[in-house]
Amino acid sequence: MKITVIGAGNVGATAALRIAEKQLAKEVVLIDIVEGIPQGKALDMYESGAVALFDTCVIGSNDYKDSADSDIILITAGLARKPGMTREDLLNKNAAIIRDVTIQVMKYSRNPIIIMVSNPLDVMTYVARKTSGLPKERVIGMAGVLDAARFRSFIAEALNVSMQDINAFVLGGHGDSMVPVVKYTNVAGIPLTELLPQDKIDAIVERTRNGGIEIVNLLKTGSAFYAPAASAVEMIEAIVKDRKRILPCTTALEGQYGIDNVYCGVPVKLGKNGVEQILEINLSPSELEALQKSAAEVKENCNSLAALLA
Ligand SMILES: NC(=O)c1ccc[n+]([C@@H]2O[C@H](COP(=O)([O-])OP(=O)(O)OC[C@H]3O[C@@H](n4cnc5c(N)ncnc54)[C@H](O)[C@@H]3O)[C@@H](O)[C@H]2O)c1
Ligand SMILES: O=C(O)C[C@H](O)C(=O)O
Repeated sequence: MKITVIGAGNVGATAALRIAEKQLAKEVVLIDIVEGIPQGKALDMYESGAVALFDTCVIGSNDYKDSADSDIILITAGLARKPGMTREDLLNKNAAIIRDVTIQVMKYSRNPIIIMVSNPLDVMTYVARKTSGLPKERVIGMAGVLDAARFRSFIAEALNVSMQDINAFVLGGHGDSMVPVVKYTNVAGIPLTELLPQDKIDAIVERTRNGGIEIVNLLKTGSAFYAPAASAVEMIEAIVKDRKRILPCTTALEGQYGIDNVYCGVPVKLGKNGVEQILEINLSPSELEALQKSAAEVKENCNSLAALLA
C-alpha cells in the first residue's frame, strides 16, 4: 500500500503522521510546491518512528514522480480560510490548484482512490473527478466524518458520556447549509431526543454547522486540522482494511435523494473499492428539503467553474 498526501501543510502533515503511526501504508509520500517543507517534515516524521514504533517509510518531495503507483491520494493542497471568509471565498483559487494537482497525480498513478480535503469541499471533489476521469466510486470527499465528529463531541460534552457511544450523521454540502440529522443520532442506541431537550439539541446543531468557523476565529491564521486529519485517516483506514464502514462522505449522487449529478455528503459504505454503496435513508420532509437545497448550492458553484474545466 502506497499513500500520497498532496499538501504538506497543517492537515496534510498531520494526516501523513497519523497514517504512518497507524501503519496503514508501507510508504507515505508527502508532496508540496514549497521546497524543503515536505522533505523536512517527512524526515522528521520518519525519525519519530524509532520512538513511536512504526516502520512506515515517509518521503517528502516536490516531484510528482515520487507519487508513482499510489493506491490512495489524499489531496489537502490549497488555501485555508481566515476570519471573515467563507469556504466559498476559496473557490476559484483552490479550483485552479486542485485541477493542476489532479493532472499531476494522474500522470503517475493509473487508478488511485482520491480523497479530497481542500475547500470548498464538495466542489473540489467534483473538480478532481472531472479532471481525473476516474470512476465516481474512486473520488471521495471528506467532510461528513468531521462534521459528525464535531456533532458527537458536543453531544458527549452535554451529556458527560463517552464520544464512542454516540452515533450521528451530518449530511449535505460542507458549508453553512449542512444537515445534521437528529433523527438518526443516538447514544448507545437511545435516541438523542430522549436524552436532551429540543432547545439544547438545536444549540448543538447550530454549533456543529459553525464548527469550522469557530476554530478559524480562534486560530486566526488558518483553519482546523487535527480533527480533519483524523477524519480523513478514518476514511483511509476503512479503505485500506476493506472494513465496509458506513460513514458520511461526499460522493456523486445520481438520482438518490432526488438529487442528480451533484457531489454531496450522504451515508456510504467505504471499502477497498472506495464508495461501494450509497445508502438512502428515510429523511423527514424538512431534512430532505434542506439536503436538496444544500446540493443545489454545490451545483451552482460547480457550474461557475465551467470555463476552467472545459
Ligand atoms: N474538508 C474539510 O473538512 C476540511 C477541513 C480542514 C481543512 N480543509 C481545507 O484543506 C485545505 C488545506 O488546509 P490546511 O490547514 O492544511 O492549509 P495549509 O495552508 O496549512 O496547507 C496547505 C498546503 O498546500 C500547499 N499547496 C498550495 N498550493 C499547492 C499546489 N499547487 N501543489 C501542492 N501543494 C500546494 C501549501 O504550500 C501548503 O503547504 C484548505 O483548503 C482547507 O480549507 C478542509
Ligand atoms: O472551516 C474551514 O474553513 C475548514 C474546514 O472546512 C472545517 O470545517 O474545519
